[in-house]
Amino acid sequence: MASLIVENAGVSYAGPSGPVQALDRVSLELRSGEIVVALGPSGCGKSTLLGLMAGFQTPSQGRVLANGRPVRGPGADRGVVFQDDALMPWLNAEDNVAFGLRLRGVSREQRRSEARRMLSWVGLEAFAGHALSQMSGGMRQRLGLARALAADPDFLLLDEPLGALDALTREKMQSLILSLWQRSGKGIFLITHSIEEALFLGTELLVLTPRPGRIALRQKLGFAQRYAAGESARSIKADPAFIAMREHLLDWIFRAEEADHAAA
Ligand SMILES: Nc1ncnc2c1ncn2[C@@H]1O[C@H](COP(=O)(O)OP(=O)(O)OP(=O)(O)O)[C@@H](O)[C@H]1O
Repeated sequence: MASLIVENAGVSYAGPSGPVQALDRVSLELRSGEIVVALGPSGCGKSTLLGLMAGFQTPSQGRVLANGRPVRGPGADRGVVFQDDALMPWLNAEDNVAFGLRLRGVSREQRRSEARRMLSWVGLEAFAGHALSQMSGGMRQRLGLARALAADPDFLLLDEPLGALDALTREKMQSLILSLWQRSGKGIFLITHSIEEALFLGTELLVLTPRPGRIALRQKLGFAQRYAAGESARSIKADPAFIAMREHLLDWIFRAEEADHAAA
């Protein structure tokens, strides 16, 4: 089973009036088949944490291990998808999905068949030859997911992938992420600002607080598993247990923010 482990990680940046501690003693474990969701207010260090896991940056304290080895940079074992889809506008949908495989020297035929397979996973098989300019924001995010999956990483690291989408598309994309998780068995780390999204998608929830970014709440969840077992998204989100947890979490975050403002 693949593992991505953050051990007591700290990150500080040089700020205009001295160092800014963006993360402080953050630890987490992500394994195949898990979805760890990081929730927290703007500036609490979520993207910094994802950057550590992706290998875009190194911790000032602590360490990050991918399958037991220290992470020293980005790697094919970790696929990243951002809110901004970062696709290549001069390539069509299929070529965007196949791009990483091309860099790795995979044969043309294999690239094509793998890209088609991933396009079908995200429901875009009919759009293989389409230009990106013909695709909506939701379709482009689906392409980003297909591209990340095509490289067959152990982990998907998703930085607010649904943040720029309208509410209805966002709901559909949440279900798609769970379908991809169920199908692929990958370990997924997902950042979101949405409490409802965090509860629905996570098998484990981490709530971060700012200044410095720390994990203030850590909770195992079971709603994604219920979706995987066949229950509908609407029924799960309307379940009194889901609503009670959402309200409890909202209340908890408001209190934490009030305490933070009072201390500032
Ligand atoms: N390159 C940098 N140089 C200096 N400070 C930085 C840098 N990157 C981030 N920071 C600071 O570190 C803190 C954490 O930033 P980060 O982007 O990780 O938070 P976030 O929770 O992802 O925010 P958001 O939800 O707004 O994307 C913030 O106070 C931010 O201003």
